[in-house]
Amino acid sequence: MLRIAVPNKGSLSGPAAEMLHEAGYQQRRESKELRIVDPTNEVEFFYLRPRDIAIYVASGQLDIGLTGRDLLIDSGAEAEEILALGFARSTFRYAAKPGTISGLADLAGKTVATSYEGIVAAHLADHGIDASVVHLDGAVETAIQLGVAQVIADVVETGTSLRNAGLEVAGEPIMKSEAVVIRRTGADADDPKVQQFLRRLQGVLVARTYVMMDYDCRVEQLEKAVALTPGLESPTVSPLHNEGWVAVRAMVPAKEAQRIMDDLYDIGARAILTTAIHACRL
Ligand SMILES: Nc1ncnc2c1ncn2[C@@H]1O[C@H](COP(=O)(O)OP(=O)(O)OP(=O)(O)O)[C@@H](O)[C@H]1O
Ligand SMILES: O=P(O)(O)OC[C@H]1O[C@H](OP(=O)(O)OP(=O)(O)O)[C@H](O)[C@@H]1O
Ligand SMILES: [Mg+2]
Repeated sequence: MLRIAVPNKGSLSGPAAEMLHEAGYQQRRESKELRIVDPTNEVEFFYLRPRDIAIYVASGQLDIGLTGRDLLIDSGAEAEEILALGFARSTFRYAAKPGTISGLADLAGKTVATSYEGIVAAHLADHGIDASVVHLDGAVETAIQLGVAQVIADVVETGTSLRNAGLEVAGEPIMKSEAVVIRRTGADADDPKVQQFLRRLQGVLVARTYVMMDYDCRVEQLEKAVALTPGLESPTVSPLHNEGWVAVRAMVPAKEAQRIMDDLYDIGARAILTTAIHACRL
């Protein structure tokens, strides 16, 4: 049975459960459940604090885990990223009162408050900057107003939290993060159960980013049409009863679907339809 760590709270927990559900796995019914077994898929899910997931996976007790890239790196645990999941996207940045920090060098001698001490200490050391780091569990934006630090290092998504605290970002982003699947460093890469799990999640990612497009076009326009809709391997082309016409079917990126439909219409394609993909194995 595959043993998988799933975030039990915070920004990662809802979207992670949703993705696993879309991939056909049973998920817990209430937020107090700590562990569930999905016997059909031979998987056991452990609902753990996001910050602890890399540590459990590195210990070898759990085969894989879903967590944030920033949390993985901050933990320093012997675990590695094997698939990026595209949700809980954020950057990790320094911030301070406007006009106080213009670049990294200005951090020297300052105190930086953060919940991600591992990332910050390593970043400061890499750049040879001597600054103190104070660990806070959360709401670090308030640390400056209350005099605990002159600088913070925190997760930034929309920037609303920084604006509300009267702060602005300082220097370049330290890293970009998103939800990721991790496993113990050096674990068996060919484990068929892990491979099947990853294929299912990849199927969800594809189903979320692509739509199926169908249309009819004149044979003379086929090459132009196929250039607009090359599909993942190659589009399916079937003859129509009306001579001189073909039906074409191809996957296209969902974000580009409307533009592609306009372009197809302009070259004479008709009956252009898009349909959602619910699941897929590439
Ligand atoms: N506002 C946000 N937008 C996108 N991702 C976020 C946001 N806040 C946190 N994250 C991401 O979520 C992960 C942190 O999860 P965690 O549950 O520890 O914190 P949280 O979502 O801030 O929850 P809480 O602080 O309430 O416990 C990190 O990977 C982080 O990058
Ligand atoms: O740029 P934004 O869209 O405002 O998002 C970033 C904020 O979201 C998270 O805070 P959360 O609400 O989880 O509180 P926390 O600081 O206690 O973790 C994060 O720690 C930032 O404070
Ligand atoms: Mg938080």
